[in-house]
Amino acid sequence: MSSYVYKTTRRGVLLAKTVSYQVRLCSGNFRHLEVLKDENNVAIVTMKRAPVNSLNTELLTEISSVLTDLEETKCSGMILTSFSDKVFCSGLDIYEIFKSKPSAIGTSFSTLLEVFIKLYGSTFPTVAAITGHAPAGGCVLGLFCEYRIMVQNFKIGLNEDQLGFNAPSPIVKLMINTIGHRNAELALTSGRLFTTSQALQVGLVDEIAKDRTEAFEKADGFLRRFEMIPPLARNFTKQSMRRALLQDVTINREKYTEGFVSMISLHEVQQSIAAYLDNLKNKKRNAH
Ligand SMILES: CCCCC/C=C\CCC/C=C/CC(=O)SCCNC(=O)CCNC(=O)[C@H](O)C(C)(C)COP(=O)(O)OP(=O)(O)OC[C@H]1O[C@@H](n2cnc3c(N)ncnc32)[C@H](O)[C@@H]1OP(=O)(O)O
Repeated sequence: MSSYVYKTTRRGVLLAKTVSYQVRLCSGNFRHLEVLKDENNVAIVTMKRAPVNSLNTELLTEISSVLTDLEETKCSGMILTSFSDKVFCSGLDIYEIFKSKPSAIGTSFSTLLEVFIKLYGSTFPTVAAITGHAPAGGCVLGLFCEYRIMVQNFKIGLNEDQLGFNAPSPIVKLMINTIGHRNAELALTSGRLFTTSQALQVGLVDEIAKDRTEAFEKADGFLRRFEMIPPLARNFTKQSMRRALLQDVTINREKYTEGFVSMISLHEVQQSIAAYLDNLKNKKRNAH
């Protein structure tokens, strides 16, 4: 099968149609991820759960497991991206939270929190190359990284309120930390999805790219900023900036999970999700 893969070199990232050069991570056999490492120990983690990379427990578990690998193998940086040129990640798998058992909803959310703890708290620098839309949990995944580069003409944001439920408080804090209180309040209360350029304006993303190749070049450029910075110092600073939120989620993981499950299980919320899904299907029908 011929698929695009990414070659990273000391001087930059090249898009290539070859697999001969990469070193695959051998510690995991992943169904929904491709993990490649270059000679500088930079990992490119590509989500490939077609069609839209919705985050089910299996994909989240794989991401969590890769993050453990990357820590253990002292990876020097990570680029998180998508196989798709249209969707980075469509958020939590709606079918895992719609009409599902509380235990399944809880497992999915708790695994998302595990990914948060490992990705937000990673010792290595992280960058999201957002090659398409990133609503809800997709935006959340980008926010867990240190830097976001987004391809133009897509949408990103926390649209949970449109689905009938609110974003849990740690994610509200993360959004405030990223775009400020005023912008976060306005965005969250209306479930706003920003275009790529609007997202740049408020600081939700850090750079715009015209296409995937440029997104990778810029991601590589971000990682190279740290070549001359002692990793230990960099990591101490990162951890000190992130400690409060990390501790909160680590200590209260169960409480947040229970809160999310109770909220999602409410009859009104399930009705809103059903209406949202109908709307999604109608949009698709009308587009054809
Ligand atoms: C600080 C610590 C924080 C810790 C974390 C705390 C809190 C985090 C809270 C996070 C909560 C998140 C909730 C969610 O993420 S719910 C999901 C919300 N997602 C969305 O609203 C996106 C919905 N999808 C879309 O808008 C579009 O599909 C699209 C992504 C823009 C792509 O559009 P398009 O390319 O046109 O594709 P289709 O619309 O035709 O979709 C194809 C196919 O995929 C199905 N699908 C789409 N999204 C999802 C999804 N999220 N889950 C499951 N399935 C999805 C869609 O139904 C189509 O299926 P069919 O082909 O069978 O019709």
